Amino acid sequence: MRLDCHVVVPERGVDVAFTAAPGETLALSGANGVGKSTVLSAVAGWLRPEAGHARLGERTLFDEHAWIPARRRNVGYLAQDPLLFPHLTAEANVAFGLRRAGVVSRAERREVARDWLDRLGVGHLAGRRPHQLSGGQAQRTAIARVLASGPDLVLLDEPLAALDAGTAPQIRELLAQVLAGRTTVLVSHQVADVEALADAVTTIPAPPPSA
Ligand SMILES: Nc1ncnc2c1ncn2[C@@H]1O[C@H](COP(=O)(O)OP(=O)(O)OP(=O)(O)O)[C@@H](O)[C@H]1O
Repeated sequence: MRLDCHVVVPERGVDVAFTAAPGETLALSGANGVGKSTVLSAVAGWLRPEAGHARLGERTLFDEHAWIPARRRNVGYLAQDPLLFPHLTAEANVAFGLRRAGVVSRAERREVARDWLDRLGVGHLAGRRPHQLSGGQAQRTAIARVLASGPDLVLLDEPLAALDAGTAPQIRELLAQVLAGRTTVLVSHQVADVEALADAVTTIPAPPPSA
């Protein structure tokens, strides 16, 4: 689905517009503080901008009149520090969003969650709670959670930044596979991520220095 958005958050100095073509992975680049994370959280529905709009395919996620809450956007958002529910197992964390995505049967939710954990290479850890996972394993679980519900749009904020040099290339390769054909907006300072994952790059310019 095509994403067309304009996010205006004056108190953060953010006024950013861009479009992502259907199925494309668009990398948002720009210096620290220009508003990349702010844009993702607005499109995800975590932060309400003062003005602007976001349209995903035929749907309006927000504009000057409308505000669809995050849980009804069908947008998968991996925040910069994704939080897994500490009291739930990896499998239950991934299954959690599936009920809202309309998967009624509990058995089916478990199966889908297990399948995504397998795809991300952590199926054998499905019964562990987050504190029993390494950083890389938790990140794979968080990625599985984002993708399992079949989002119309995927938003990834520095998905590999917390991973060590040995783990990051593996997960980067996995992401390249699972993101193929899904409309995605990626924020990453890593050139390797952008080169491996992005079809296009939009650079957010730094705001002019204030007087
Ligand atoms: N929770 C917040 N409350 C108020 N201002 C914030 C908040 N988060 C970020 N900002 C400010 O909003 C502006 C945009 O920040 P944002 O995190 O979106 O930038 P970014 O491009 O993602 O930066 P980075 O590359 O460092 O992650 C910055 O000036 C920042 O200081």
